[in-house]
Amino acid sequence: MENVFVLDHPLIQHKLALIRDENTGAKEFRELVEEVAVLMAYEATRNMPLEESEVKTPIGPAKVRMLSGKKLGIVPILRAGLGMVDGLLKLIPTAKVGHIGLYRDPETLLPVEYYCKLPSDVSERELIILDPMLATGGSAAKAVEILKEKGATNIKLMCLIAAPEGIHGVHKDHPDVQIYTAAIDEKLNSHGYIVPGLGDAGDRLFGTK
Ligand SMILES: O=P(O)(O)OC[C@H]1O[C@H](OP(=O)(O)OP(=O)(O)O)[C@H](O)[C@@H]1O
Ligand SMILES: O=c1cc[nH]c(=O)[nH]1
Ligand SMILES: [Mg+2]
Repeated sequence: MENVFVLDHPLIQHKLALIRDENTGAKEFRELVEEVAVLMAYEATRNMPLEESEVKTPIGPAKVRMLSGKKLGIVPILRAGLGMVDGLLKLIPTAKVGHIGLYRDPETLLPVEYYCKLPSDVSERELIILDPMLATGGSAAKAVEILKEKGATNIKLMCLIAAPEGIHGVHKDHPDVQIYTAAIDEKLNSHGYIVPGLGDAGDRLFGTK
């Protein structure tokens, strides 16, 4: 599948298994989601551009390669995307963070926007949208649309679990968006939940069941 990257590193897969387990409580769930986000960020930033530079070690000058100052932005979709933010910031502490508040209407399954605060230079940044669950794809596609309306052109999406419907839902209008996921599950159930998935990510993160 074009522009879809399944991150099958053993540590990611092991932690995802624990995240899925219904016996994993909120504290452990939060810790694991953050840990997986760190590992996924490591993989998803593989192609970041480097430039030649020089530093002085205690012994003498060394030619080194450093990130070429590309500006990054991370954009969690509230609420569940918040669980991945600190993981990304561990690896990319200078990234700016924008927030997009969306909830999915339980009847129509359509996203409803309730908040948006983005860095003022969002159009110049390489952006990574964060949301653990890509179900119908409505929320992610809406977030992409909001960012593109602000002029963003370089957008990635990082999730933990994607349904085939969600990948299609994003790529139908936004084939340029690279999707990084730890798993592609089987399908959606009649309530729009990913099967087997992990349940409701926001509720499991914040204990709001
Ligand atoms: O791909 P979709 O069909 O749009 O579904 C996925 C969305 O649903 C969940 O959010 P939810 O509406 O439960 O809000 P929450 O994060 O506040 O719990 C999830 O975190 C995604 O944002
Ligand atoms: O399976 C799903 C689908 C949407 N949102 C979730 O949190 N889980
Ligand atoms: Mg939820």
